[in-house]
Amino acid sequence: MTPRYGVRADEHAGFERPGRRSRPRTKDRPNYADKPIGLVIGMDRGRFTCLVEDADSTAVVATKARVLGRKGVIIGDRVHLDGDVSGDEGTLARIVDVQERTSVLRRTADDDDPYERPIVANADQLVIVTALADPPPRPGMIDRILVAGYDAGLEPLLCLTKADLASPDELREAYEPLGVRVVVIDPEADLAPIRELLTGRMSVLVGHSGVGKSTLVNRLIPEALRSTGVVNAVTGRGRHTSTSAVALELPEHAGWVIDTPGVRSFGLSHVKPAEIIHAFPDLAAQTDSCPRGCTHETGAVGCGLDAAVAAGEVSADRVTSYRRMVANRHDWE
Ligand SMILES: Nc1nc2c(ncn2[C@@H]2O[C@H](COP(=O)(O)OP(=O)(O)OP(=O)(O)O)[C@@H](O)[C@H]2O)c(=O)[nH]1
Ligand SMILES: [Zn+2]
Repeated sequence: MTPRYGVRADEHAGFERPGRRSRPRTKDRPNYADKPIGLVIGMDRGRFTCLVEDADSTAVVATKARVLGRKGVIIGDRVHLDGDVSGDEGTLARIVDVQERTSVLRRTADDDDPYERPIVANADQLVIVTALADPPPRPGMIDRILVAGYDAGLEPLLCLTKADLASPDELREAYEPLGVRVVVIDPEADLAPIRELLTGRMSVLVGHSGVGKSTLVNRLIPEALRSTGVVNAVTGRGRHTSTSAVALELPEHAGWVIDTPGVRSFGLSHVKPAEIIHAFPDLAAQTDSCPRGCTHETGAVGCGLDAAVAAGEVSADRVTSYRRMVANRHDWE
């Protein structure tokens, strides 16, 4: 075939840009299994910082290869890298494939936003950082993040900061019945309990701006340990103005924390109300007798949850908490 624009054809020579006709069929797709794997720990304007899973954990900067098409790459992704993976200054590798994700934390900008925005891949724990004062806690926001976490299959951990300013009791009483683990932090707090809860896990930290998330991350990960090369470049100042998250390794390879920029809203239009019940297995088990299409909300006629409470099968508190979460879904800011 004669290219219509010879110049353009030349321009793309050497690029991985198979034309429509030459695009390999699925079964002929190149196999990237032998390419080095990297963990995506930072991203900035189309450049991804990846830690190669080799003995030195080389930090490599990479771009998305054409073969990826519109496939997105997010923090926490494990990707196959091609090209220059030396990590030497000025070099650029290419991300040629994204491994299947074990989890995806998404949010929508608000509840009317039809676009899901995946923010973090492969995490297994969601740490909701909430100040007990200054700024005051917003249970609606906590509930919202909990739903997003349950939806993504992440285990929630409520981290209450600034305990020197206000008591954690009320929030503890509200969330522990939901099965949410709670950890309390103040400036003098011993961090051993939270370190233990973070060990061996990939934890996403979310919370409103000003709750003390950076303070906590800096205490957990002393400067010396994250002042290396590219990693530092992505964790440096100005991070809060970025829209992207960043993954940081805990000392002694104890696990990863993914710091996300202060979230103002946590839209949940991608979460179907009927699915929220599945985040509460003990309650879901009591809904078999519900009428078809039961919303399980307060006042739902014939709802099995009311029967279960009456029969002492589940605690009224827990049902109330669940219903609050569903009811608030529409007016969470
Ligand atoms: N009293 C008290 N103040 C704290 C505590 N932790 C953090 N702060 C203060 O709260 C303010 C906000 O803390 P940051 O760590 O910057 O909060 P952040 O959540 O990272 O906020 P963004 O960077 O905007 O996302 C700072 O002035 C901290 O010194 C705490 O446990 N107690
Ligand atoms: Zn029901």
